[in-house]
Amino acid sequence: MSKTPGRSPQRGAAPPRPRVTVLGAGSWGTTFAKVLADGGSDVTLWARRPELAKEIREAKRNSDYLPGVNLPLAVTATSDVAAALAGAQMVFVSIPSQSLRQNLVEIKSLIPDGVPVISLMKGVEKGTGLRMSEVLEQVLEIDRDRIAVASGPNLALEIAKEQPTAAVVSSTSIETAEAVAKVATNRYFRSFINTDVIGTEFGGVLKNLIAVAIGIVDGVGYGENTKASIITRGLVEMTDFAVAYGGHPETLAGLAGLGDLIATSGSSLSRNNTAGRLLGQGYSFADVVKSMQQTAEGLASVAPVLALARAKGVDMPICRQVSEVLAGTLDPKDIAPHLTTDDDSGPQGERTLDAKQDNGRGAFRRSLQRAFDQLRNRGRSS
Ligand SMILES: NC(=O)C1=CN([C@@H]2O[C@H](COP(=O)(O)OP(=O)(O)OC[C@H]3O[C@@H](n4cnc5c(N)ncnc54)[C@H](O)[C@@H]3O)[C@@H](O)[C@H]2O)C=CC1
Ligand SMILES: O=C(CO)COP(=O)(O)O
Repeated sequence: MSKTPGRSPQRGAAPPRPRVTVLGAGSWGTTFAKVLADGGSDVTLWARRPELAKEIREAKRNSDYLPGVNLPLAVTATSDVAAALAGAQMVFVSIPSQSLRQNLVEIKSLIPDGVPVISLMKGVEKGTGLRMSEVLEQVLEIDRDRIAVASGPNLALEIAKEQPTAAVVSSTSIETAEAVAKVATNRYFRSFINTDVIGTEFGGVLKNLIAVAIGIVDGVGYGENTKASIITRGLVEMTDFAVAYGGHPETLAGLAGLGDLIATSGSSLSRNNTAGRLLGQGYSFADVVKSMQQTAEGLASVAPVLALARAKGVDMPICRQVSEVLAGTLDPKDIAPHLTTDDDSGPQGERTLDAKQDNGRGAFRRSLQRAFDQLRNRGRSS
């Protein structure tokens, strides 16, 4: 809204606009910058390439990643990371997971003291198996309560076109989650909150692997029954895995789990789904990687996820088959018969939660724990 010259400030004048920074001007970083600007913030995007920063700054466009989308005036961009971070009240990070650590090492000293740092990424680090919030905590050496993650059914191009959707912002500190959700909300994007960082983050990582599996099925030419079976059993794998690492099963039934699984598995906009489809059509992993213009996190996450699963004794037959297709040791058209198990021990019960770990009582106990954590966190701010 423009100010009327000469008038004194009126009572009830709008509060000052938060000044936030987004690191990474790919499809998600740029879209999230728009979400934040449309929610009332002044946003600076950091782009690696000066010519992209110039296009965003001057033409309010990012034609490589978001063709046809006009960015709000409140979004600007620079390729100078120090300038991008100066004065930021919140820092959102949206670069490919495997390059996060290197980037953080370079910018660690530039992040303003005490501000929240939010991961928008959906991958785990190869070699360490760390979630992105863990890499942030480890490299930046900041309090975990300053870190948040945002995840949900969030295909960038749909959101850039202002099609309504929702996400969940998660932090071990409910105050941080609330503060971030407040700026990451506008008329077409609604952020919910929770304190289950593990479940929220793993939901985003694991749905990518299932989306690759669905893409493979699409590429082979199988139909809806196969896809529904993989989505349903895939959600069980995702939940078993996340719970084994301390996540809450309810989170996996929410936006960051089932919600994102549905969006990513069903959309040709998904890069993971696209990569899977090419594999299903018979292209090699190397060819697929060469042809991808954007980041398909699932391809890099599959090995660390399977290593983490082995460490906790979690069986992930669908993810395992994805890795075999990537390695060229499984014919894509053989993915379906192995949906639940690859042994010959006879029919299995259809288990939709990990009975070994849950036994019906675990979920209840965890929701009590969560309510307690939230009360305790609220208590801290009062
Ligand atoms: N695109 C989407 O719909 C969504 C993506 N995400 C997540 O956001 C993260 C970023 O993905 P996108 O923006 O979609 O990827 P993208 O491929 O569209 O863009 C990646 C950006 O990172 C930059 N980049 C590449 N290598 C880099 C490096 N070594 N150092 C610094 N910057 C580098 C690229 O220049 C580009 O600007 C991923 O973890 C993805 O899973 C999450 C939700 C939605
Ligand atoms: O995370 C996403 C949607 O929520 C984007 O999925 P892709 O990375 O597969 O495009």
